Amino acid sequence: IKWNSFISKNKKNLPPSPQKFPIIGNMHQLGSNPSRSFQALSRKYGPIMLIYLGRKPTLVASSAEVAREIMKTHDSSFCSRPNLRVPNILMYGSKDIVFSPYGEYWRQLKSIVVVHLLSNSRVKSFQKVREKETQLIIRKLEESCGCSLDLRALLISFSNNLICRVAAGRVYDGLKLTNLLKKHVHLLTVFTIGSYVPWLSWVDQVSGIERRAREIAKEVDEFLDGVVKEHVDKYTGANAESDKAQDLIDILLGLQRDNTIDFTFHKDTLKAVVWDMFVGGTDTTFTALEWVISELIKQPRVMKKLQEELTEVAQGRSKILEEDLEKMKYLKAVIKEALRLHPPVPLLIPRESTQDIKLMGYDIPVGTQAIINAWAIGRDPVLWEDPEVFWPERFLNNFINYKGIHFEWLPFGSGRRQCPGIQFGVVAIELALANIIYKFNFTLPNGVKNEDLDMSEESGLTLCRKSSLMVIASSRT
Ligand code: HEM
Repeated sequence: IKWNSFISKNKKNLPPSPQKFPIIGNMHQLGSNPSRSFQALSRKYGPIMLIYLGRKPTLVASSAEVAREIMKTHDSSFCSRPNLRVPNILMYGSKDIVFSPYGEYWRQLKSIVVVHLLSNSRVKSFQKVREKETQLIIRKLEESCGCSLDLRALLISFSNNLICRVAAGRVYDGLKLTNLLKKHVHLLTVFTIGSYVPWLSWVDQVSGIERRAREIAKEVDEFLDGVVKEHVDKYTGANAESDKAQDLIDILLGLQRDNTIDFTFHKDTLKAVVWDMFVGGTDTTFTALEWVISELIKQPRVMKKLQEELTEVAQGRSKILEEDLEKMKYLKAVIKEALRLHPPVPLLIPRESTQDIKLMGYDIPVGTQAIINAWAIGRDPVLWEDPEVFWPERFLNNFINYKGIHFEWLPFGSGRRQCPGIQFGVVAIELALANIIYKFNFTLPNGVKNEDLDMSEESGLTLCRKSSLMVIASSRT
């Protein structure tokens, strides 16, 4: 009797769970596209579901209500990150912002990024860089007119060059850097059994994942060492530059030198933050642009309506300027609609609870990982009429904004861990998209009709198109 009453007193009320296997838990149910697999599972087990990745309890949120509970009501308990082996190796022992656990160190770093690196006024100060890089893609599209072109490659070089100029003041060997970023991001998403079943971590060593991560981390470190040295040299010696062109590394070094903040930047921290900007600002931006252009190609009605707005605002000028963007309500709606259907980071970045909590009546133990399925929430028929249809008009008459307070639309997350690069990313996407669509019409190679464009997805850290977007551009004028 004593034993039974002990058990019932300590019995936890856990959220519904699918059947799990020993050792691997529910890993076999993730499939090649986890956002879709979780959506399918949530139809059976509900919007709050507990699965096990190895031994790691993982809460999966598939409704706006559950997302609000995790990222608003219980944000302070759910704003750490899980300790994962490969990110640890790749990001200087998680000394960056994305992967560092919640605490004073992360708080200081995040506030430096929000106040000094990615504030509205700082983002505005990079207007010329954005305009220059946008005109570069326009020129390349002009040169390609009439021929088949890999638009993804162009958009990757746009987002790479943009972040290079903003973060480091100049463009570096494009292809080498693109490949390095690609390998780095790929490794961030590779599944390591040791992160979830600690006694199996030898498997990651035998499989060579950890060795590859160390090799890439070394390559990244050498690249960043060179970039930082270039910047340090600018301020020292006989040729010290007095006019300090302010890129993000200059700003960080300035903060370090002038003691303006109550935080000492170890060199690794500085490099980790700069690399966060590269990783955070590249794949997300080009993925969003590629999806939105794909949707426009597929939907001639929306494309025409957007081109009418652009033509009206431009008033015969040869390009769209940043000042024009405020007047473009339809452009903004088109981008929001594309981010609803294709959030570049579909499951956000996993969080971890730092204390036992009661969430929607369920007991959630400390150390539980939380995954928010922003992709499924954006397609929830309870929240969105005809959710699978690309219909930007739905964003013309609602108040959904980028602040992360509308839990039915979460492309940038919400709460303490929300993306600090929203303004940076959105203006770049708006300006590039406005100019591309203002100047060009697109058809598809090999006689494929625009309406038949394949929209299959490929899952990674970002959810991008399965195949590169190949187009034939023709000038509108
Ligand atoms: C379309 C563009 C972008 C999208 C869709 C996006 C999306 C996201 C998402 C979903 C998160 C996780 C939020 C959460 O856990 O609640 C995140 C975090 C983050 N993003 Fe972005 N992002 C974009 C652009 C950028 C840019 C341009 C930068 C920097 C230059 C950036 C830097 C970061 C950083 C540092 C974090 C980690 C924040 C933290 O853990 O406290 N992102 N982003």
